[in-house]
Order: sequence, then C-alpha cells, then structure tokens
Amino acid sequence: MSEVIEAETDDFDTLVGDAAIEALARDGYVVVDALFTNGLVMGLASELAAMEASGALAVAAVGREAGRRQAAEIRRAAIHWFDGGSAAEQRFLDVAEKLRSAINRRLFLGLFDFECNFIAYPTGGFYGRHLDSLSGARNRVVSLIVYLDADWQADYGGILRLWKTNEEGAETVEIVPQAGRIVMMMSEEIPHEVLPSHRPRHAIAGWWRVNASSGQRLDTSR
Ligand SMILES: O=C(O)CCC(=O)C(=O)O
Ligand SMILES: [Fe+2]
Repeated sequence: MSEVIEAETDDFDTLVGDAAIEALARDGYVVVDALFTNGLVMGLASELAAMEASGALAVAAVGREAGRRQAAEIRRAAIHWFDGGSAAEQRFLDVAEKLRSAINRRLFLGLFDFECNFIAYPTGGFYGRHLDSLSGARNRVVSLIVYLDADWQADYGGILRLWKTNEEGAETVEIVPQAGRIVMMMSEEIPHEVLPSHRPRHAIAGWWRVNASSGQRLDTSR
C-alpha cells in the first residue's frame, strides 16, 4: 500500500482535509486509519452482530433497478441498508456528513446525498471485481468503506484489492480490513474486489451521490 494516513479523531479540517482528500483527488483512492473512534466502531460492529443474530440481513444483490440480480458467482455477502435508527448509525452519518462537506469544499464535486449499508461476509464470502458506479449513471461519485473487525490478520483473507485505474494491466493495491480503517475511492474510476474471506468479515460501505434526477424521473436511492 502506498500510504495510510493516520487521522486524529474528528480532525477533518487538517488531516482529512489536507492530506486524505488531496490523496483521493490525486490517486483516486485513500486509506485513512483512526478517523472513527474505537467506541463508534465497536458500537457499529455490535449493531451489525445483533442484526445477523436476529436474521435482519438480506442476501446482497448486484446491479441496480432493471439490472439488479442476485449473483452468487459475483458476490457472497448479506447486507442491511441504514435506516439511521440507532445512535451508532446517527454518529456514523454525522461523520459521513463532515466528510462530504470537506470533500465538496476541496474538490467541488457537488456531492449531494449519501446511502450506505452494513455488510456481513460469511466465511467464504467475497465480492468479485467491480466498479461501484453503475452503467455510467453519474450518481455514485465517491465510495466510503469502513471496517469493523478488531485484530484482523492478513492471513484471514478478505483483503480489499483495488486497481489504480480501470485500464488493462493497472497496478493493484491490497488493503487489510482492519477495524477503524476507512477507504475512500472514486466510484467510477477504481475497480476493486474483496478476496475470499476465511472468517466472517464485517464492514460498512456507503456512497456519496450527485443529484442525477432528470425531468420528471426521480432519482431514488438503491
Ligand atoms: O467490503 C469491502 O471491502 C468492499 C465492499 C464493496 O466493494 C461494495 O460494497 O461495493
Ligand atoms: Fe464496491
């Protein structure tokens, strides 16, 4: 990995502002550690564990609207879309909102709203190579991934591999999904995959979107 930026908690204007967002603009992705407090990461992890235990997660699909399908050969994971209904979700959304305004302030992307889901990969779970922005619809612009598993070791698998560009032969970067680590990337530019995980693996993935509504057609989330 080229660079992991160590943030101080909630330090958006200095570290995240100047280093991480610049790296995101320059490289198309950035890895930031310690932006979220341990307490928040643990709160989100235990909320996801409770959802798993109560059967609240749904098998993850790929694609959107007409192209949407469950494709076990591409992705094996279960998800739950945020409803903002818990204190941990609210705190997460507050951090995401600060990031959104910091990114807009520096990169003028006009990020407009945010959608996100909890993801639980079972043992053997994975997500094949993909781009997060779907079929050229310029709606998902920046992706945010946050990892929730404490003490993750590289030999547990579940590595996030990303390609520095969407061109043939592009260099790859491998990111260990450590608790509290976040990855931001340009949704239309950075292909990525989750390698098979040898343990249950937990994350949150979210996307800042621009308002792609046109005419009478409302651009709904998901
Ligand atoms: O779990 C991860 O590391 C990445 C998830 C992802 O790429 C996605 O949900 O689009
Ligand atoms: Fe993705």
